[in-house]
Formats: sequence, structure tokens, C-alpha cells
Amino acid sequence: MNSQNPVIQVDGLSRSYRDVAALWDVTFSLQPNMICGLLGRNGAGKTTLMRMLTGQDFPSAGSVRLFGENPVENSTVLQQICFVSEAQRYPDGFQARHVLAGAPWFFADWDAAFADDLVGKFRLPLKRDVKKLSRGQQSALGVIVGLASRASITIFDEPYLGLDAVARHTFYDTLLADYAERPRTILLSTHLIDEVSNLLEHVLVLDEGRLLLDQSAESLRGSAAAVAGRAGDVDSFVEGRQILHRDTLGGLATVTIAGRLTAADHRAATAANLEIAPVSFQQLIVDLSTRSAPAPAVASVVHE
Ligand SMILES: Nc1ncnc2c1ncn2[C@@H]1O[C@H](COP(=O)(O)OP(=O)(O)OP(=O)(O)O)[C@@H](O)[C@H]1O
Repeated sequence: MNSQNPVIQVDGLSRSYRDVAALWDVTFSLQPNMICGLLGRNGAGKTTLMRMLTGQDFPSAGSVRLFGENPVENSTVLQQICFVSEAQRYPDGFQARHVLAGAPWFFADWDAAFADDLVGKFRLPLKRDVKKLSRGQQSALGVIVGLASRASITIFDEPYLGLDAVARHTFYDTLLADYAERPRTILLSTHLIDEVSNLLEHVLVLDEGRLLLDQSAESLRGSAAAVAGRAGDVDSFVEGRQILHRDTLGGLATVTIAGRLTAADHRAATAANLEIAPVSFQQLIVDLSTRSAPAPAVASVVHE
């Protein structure tokens, strides 16, 4: 991570809807030019956070700053942001080509040639009403707008809905290649964690409105290991370590432990006939999410 001013600064952010604490006391900052994953189970608060980052919703408490400013009704900030969301609606009769033709009005760095190239890659029919596009074609349209906007902060809220495997990988590959040439800040919410894990430089995990993890992807990789073997041997090996997850089958056990293993640990595991395997991003997030504390009572959320 570099030491520039953060492009996104969130402090003590809470958002409640009646009796639901959708976000609770969330604080983090993102430096410019990174691809960050926003992960978490259904209802964790990802969309709520993205809506507040893009000035579409208001905090119950705390603050959001983009480029040091409040994004709400702030055209200077908003023209540097692209938010790709499934909830995006277009007027009746609007065709995909109209969306792309209007995009330069919203995005100062819009690249029409890049958009045309992407239309070919995703086989997007341009002269069809957006409302008549298939689920995957609508997602492709969002992805094209997000990529070709080249916005300084580009936010994708589950951009893959309905996209087939080929189209998803086209998205990932294109994002990575374009980002390498034109670094910017990309925030990507997804449930397909392992699919995007190689893309991510930073990871934010929300669970029941709380920020569970704010960590570089590099430090997260290898921050846990799965130890498998005879249950008694496994239990001896993991004694005193932080256990994230435990599975047993007959006399065998697989235990996920937090922390990096040393060369001596590996030697000890081999001597005890234990197998050590890395833990996938997805498994790690699942283990962390299932261990987390319940959400706070909403009554304690402060209203402005
Ligand atoms: N307008 C609203 N009124 C009431 N509750 C809401 C509203 N918007 C969101 N919520 C609630 O806030 C919580 C967070 O919702 P949010 O859409 O942010 O989750 P999410 O992490 O994006 O979930 P998913 O992965 O399922 O899309 C959920 O419990 C949701 O039901």
C-alpha cells in the first residue's frame, strides 16, 4: 500500500433502516489505484455501503469522503465515479447503443473505442431495448460501461449476475489488462470469491453490517492453513493455535488454523503424518464470517 491520500475514507459509518442495522460503525480507507474486493454473505451491507460511497444514500452516523469530499450531490466527485449496479434502470425504449452514446456526458474519461471493442467481446446486441436484453446481456452492458468509463473510482456491485463462465473470465481478464495500463480504484462486490481472488489486492469483508476484515490480499493469502490427519494427531498439532474451523469424519479430522506455519511446523506435521494444505480465499472468508459476533442492537445506532 502506498502513502498517498486515501481516495475513499469511511469513518464510523452506520446506516439503519427501522430495526435493521445494515452498517454498523464501519471505518476504513482505500489508497488510490488498487482493486479491492468487498465480500460478505447475503445482507452483509455491501450494497448499502456502495450506495453511500456513491452519494445515493445517507449515513445514520459517521462520514464518507471521496477525494476528501462528501459525495452527496457533489458533481465534482460524482463525475469521477462509476457505479455499476443491478438496480440501474433506463427509460422505456432505451437501447444499449443509447446507453453507450450517453455515457460521455457522465464520464469525463469515457473511451468509446474501448466500449466498441467490449461490445464485440461480449456479443452485446446494440439495437435492442435494454429491458429486452437477457439477464447476462444486461450485466454485460453494465460491465462495458464500468470498464470504458475509466472512472477514477469504479464500483461494481455483483457485476456477473447472469454472465456465463466465458463472459465472466472476459470481464476479469479485460479488467486486469486495462487496470495494468490505467491504474485506478476498483471496488468489486462478489460472492464468487475464488474466481476473483487473483484479481484482488485488498479485501474488505462485511458481516451483519460490521467490518470483519480490512486487509491486503497478499497478507490474507497464506494467513491460514488446513491440517488433516488422524484426529488425535491433528488435535495435538493445533493445540494452542487459533482454530477457525474443524471437520471430522470417522477418526480423521481437518482443522483450519489461523497464522503462518514455520518450516519447523511443516517438519513436525510431516513427522506426525499430517497433511498441510493452503486454504482458499472463499473458505477463509466463510470460516471468518461464521465465527463472527452477532450484529449490535439497532437502538444503539446514532441518528443524525
Ligand atoms: N431500504 C431498506 N429498507 C430496509 N432494510 C434494508 C434496506 N436496504 C437494505 N436493507 C437491509 O440491510 C441489510 C444489508 O443489505 P444490503 O443490500 O446492503 O446487503 P448485501 O451485502 O448487498 O447483500 P447481498 O449479497 O444479498 O446483495 C439487509 O438486511 C437488508 O435487508
